[in-house]
Amino acid sequence: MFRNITIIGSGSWATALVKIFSESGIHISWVVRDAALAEQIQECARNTRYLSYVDLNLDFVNPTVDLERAIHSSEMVIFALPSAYLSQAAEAIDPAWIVKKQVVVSIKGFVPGTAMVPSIFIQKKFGLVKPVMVIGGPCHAEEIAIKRNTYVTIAGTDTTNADRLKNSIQVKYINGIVNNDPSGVEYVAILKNIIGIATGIAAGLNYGENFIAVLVSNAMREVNRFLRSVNLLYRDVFDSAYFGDMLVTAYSDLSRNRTLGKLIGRGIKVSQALQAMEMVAEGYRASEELYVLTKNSELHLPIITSVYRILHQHASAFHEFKLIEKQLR
Ligand SMILES: NC(=O)c1ccc[n+]([C@@H]2O[C@H](COP(=O)([O-])OP(=O)(O)OC[C@H]3O[C@@H](n4cnc5c(N)ncnc54)[C@H](O)[C@@H]3O)[C@@H](O)[C@H]2O)c1
Repeated sequence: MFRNITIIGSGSWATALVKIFSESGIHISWVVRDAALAEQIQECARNTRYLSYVDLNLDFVNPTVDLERAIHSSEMVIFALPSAYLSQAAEAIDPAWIVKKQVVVSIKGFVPGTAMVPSIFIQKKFGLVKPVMVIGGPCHAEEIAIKRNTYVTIAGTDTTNADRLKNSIQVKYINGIVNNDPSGVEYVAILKNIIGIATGIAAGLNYGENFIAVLVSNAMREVNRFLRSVNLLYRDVFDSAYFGDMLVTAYSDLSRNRTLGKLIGRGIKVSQALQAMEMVAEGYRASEELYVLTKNSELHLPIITSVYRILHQHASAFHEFKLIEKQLR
């Protein structure tokens, strides 16, 4: 069992992880964005900005902005902030502080400008001794906040360490599932955000459940094709880490990506829809990065490509979905 963990990030997901691990009796150094937030958390025993209704036990949670001290006092460091801010956060860390620690990432998106998934970026950036692990879905922070039964994926090439992390979670509403494909889990998390935008657009355009079920089945084929192109490791794509993570985003109204898609499907301009979102919908950037990564390949990704054209090339959602319709099977 891990006894001391640093969690970096102060949004909904970091807050949910702080809740899970502190309720498991693990001491958390919680590195938040600014001193004012650290003070507020100390005062209210809540994150006043995200999931503010969740009570935290300050006997186990120490909010701080002191990265060096936090990392020194921990066996494990978890990065849980949007992909857009990962490299900025990593810049503030001296590799010597972290090189021997067990590092975990729980981030759904490419690191901007690198075409790398977070686990590979972090492994390279710090030259870590131990392979990076990944905490994946399917999970919404909002459901963890109210203790709804949840299965999280704990992925690592060293499954003994992944088991150790799984066994460190001692709360009844969380079940860990160990997986040996950390980057595969991350790639699916990126692709499913794009698919979540697609199902949102379909709903916004007034397609019904019958159509969306076919859309999601076909999208899963695209995800599978992409996964096999990056890494031929044997995996069962019906594991909850893959198919489950996709469904939770494709169908849930808690999904920001689906919400973004819905606004666009209803005819709101992409730029305005992005502004209307209070939280980061990572599928927007991911669709562009994935397009750059795959445009010269032979991969057949019609749904993912249409989402890219709608988001980044001003293509009409209505017309793109007419094209998609013709390719579904
Ligand atoms: N929310 C979920 O249910 C969930 C579940 C699993 C994984 N994740 C992943 O966790 C990661 C974090 O997502 P989240 O839901 O906590 O995001 P969020 O939108 O709730 O939080 C945004 C976070 O970004 C920080 N931030 C905003 N601007 C910043 C800046 N300029 N520099 C540094 N930090 C800045 C905010 O302080 C906050 O910590 C994402 O990659 C997400 O995909 C989220």
